Amino acid sequence: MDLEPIRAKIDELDRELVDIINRRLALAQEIGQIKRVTDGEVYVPEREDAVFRKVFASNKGPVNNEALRAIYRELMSAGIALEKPLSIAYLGPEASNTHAAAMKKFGVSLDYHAMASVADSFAAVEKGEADYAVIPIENSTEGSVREALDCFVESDLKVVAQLYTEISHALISNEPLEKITTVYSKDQALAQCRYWLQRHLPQARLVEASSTSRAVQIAAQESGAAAVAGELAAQFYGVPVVARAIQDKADNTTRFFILGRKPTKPIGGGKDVSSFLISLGDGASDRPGGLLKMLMPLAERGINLSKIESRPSKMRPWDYYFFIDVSGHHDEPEMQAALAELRKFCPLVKWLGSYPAVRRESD
Ligand SMILES: O=C(O)C(=O)C[C@]1(C(=O)O)C=C[C@@H](O)C=C1
Repeated sequence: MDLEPIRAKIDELDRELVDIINRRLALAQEIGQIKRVTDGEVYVPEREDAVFRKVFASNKGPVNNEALRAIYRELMSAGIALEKPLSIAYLGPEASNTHAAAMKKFGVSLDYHAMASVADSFAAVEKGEADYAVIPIENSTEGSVREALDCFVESDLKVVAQLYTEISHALISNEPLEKITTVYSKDQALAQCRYWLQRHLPQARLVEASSTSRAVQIAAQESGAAAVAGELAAQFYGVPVVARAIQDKADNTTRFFILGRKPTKPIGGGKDVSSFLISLGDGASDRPGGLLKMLMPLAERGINLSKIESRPSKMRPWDYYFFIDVSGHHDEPEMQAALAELRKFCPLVKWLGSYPAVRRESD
């Protein structure tokens, strides 16, 4: 049983692979030069979606699509960096769940900038200090990130892509479980571990922090303190993991939005999803049939509603903004017709973005 001849074949393939990778990157560089002249966007989510689909369709195994996606993510990340070193803002500090999500979306070759809040992440892109921002938007256990929804009211940024990723939380502390008196984390993360914390730390004080990684920084300094955060943050800040996978739902998943300044072009064939912010105006959300009237122009055209969320408008008590996700792209004729009808009676119909509908890493 000699491994060497097989390893020699692997060495030979690696030489070919490096050559192919460099040929691919040289083409990305060529595209970059054209984009510089034409002022084209460097990150093109709809093209990346098409690349992933073609790659998966040609895959005969044994590699699975999730692994292929990770490999291609890094190939495209290296390509983007050669075109233009993009800067990505995320809810920090380093090693937060949003940081991990941003790296999963954009790979290791780009520049990442930690922001103190979701609102600061919006502002960084609005002011041109960052090219894109990655923000958490909703969680499968805890629902919408309200702070993120509220930022869309004032902002003209567009949602250009999305990412769904499973989130596993750990209890992180320098203390053993029986000495923990305070647990810090982002409100959403504490809520995702509510029953575990009640069962194992019924006496502990739960205190909100601006992010999971910020909670680890605090827990590292304070006696009797712990944080709920990802294991990445424990490693990054050198604080021990006391208990792993403490989220109440094993398949706890968070959806992240990628925000940019220019909209994503359509893919077509039902592979796009669009987000809108709608106001019925003048207290109409409080009147019978108001919501039904808002949904009819979409339903009549077979435009599928996958999410609806209301938030207080903060203009008047009991007046709401509705955040909706629907199938299809903003520029499609059916969508345009539905929007024209909605605008007849809704004072605010704001397009937040259209982007690839992909939900799972293996899709
Ligand atoms: O096709 C492009 O526009 C490219 O820049 C190339 C490429 C790729 O590596 O395939 C890289 C980045 C874009 O986000 C999409 C695709």
